[in-house]
Amino acid sequence: MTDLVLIQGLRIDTVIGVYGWEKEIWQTLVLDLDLACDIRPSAESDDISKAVDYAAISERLTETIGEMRVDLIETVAERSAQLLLKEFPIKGVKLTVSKPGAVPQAESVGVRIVRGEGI
Ligand SMILES: Nc1nc2c(c(=O)[nH]1)N=C([C@H](O)[C@@H](O)CO)CN2
Repeated sequence: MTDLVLIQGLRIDTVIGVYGWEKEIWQTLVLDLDLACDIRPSAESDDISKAVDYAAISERLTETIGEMRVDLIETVAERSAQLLLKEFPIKGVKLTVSKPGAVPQAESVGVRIVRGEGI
């Protein structure tokens, strides 16, 4: 059995992009996460210390990605997934990183990766 903790539409401002002009501006990335875990310990105890804390994860990602200076959203996705697997009690993660407005003809563009187990 696999449970999921969800974070949807997490907006993070950062400096990112392939082109020189992108390194001079802030742009918004939008993250969607499925975090595979067992929610029974937190549900049975009603104890946040036994939960996959979506607020703590959102704060950690906002701080880390906000300070990242990379070209590709692939790099953001891979580094974020590895950080989450290392620092939080999750078995796996499905992570979508979207960059709305990057392609004028598209509502949004992005990448989606799955790392670890249980997704
Ligand atoms: N697969 C990717 N393609 C592109 C990326 C990216 O991060 N991954 N980035 C760019 C530019 O930075 C673009 O967002 C500027 O409009 C182009 N292609």
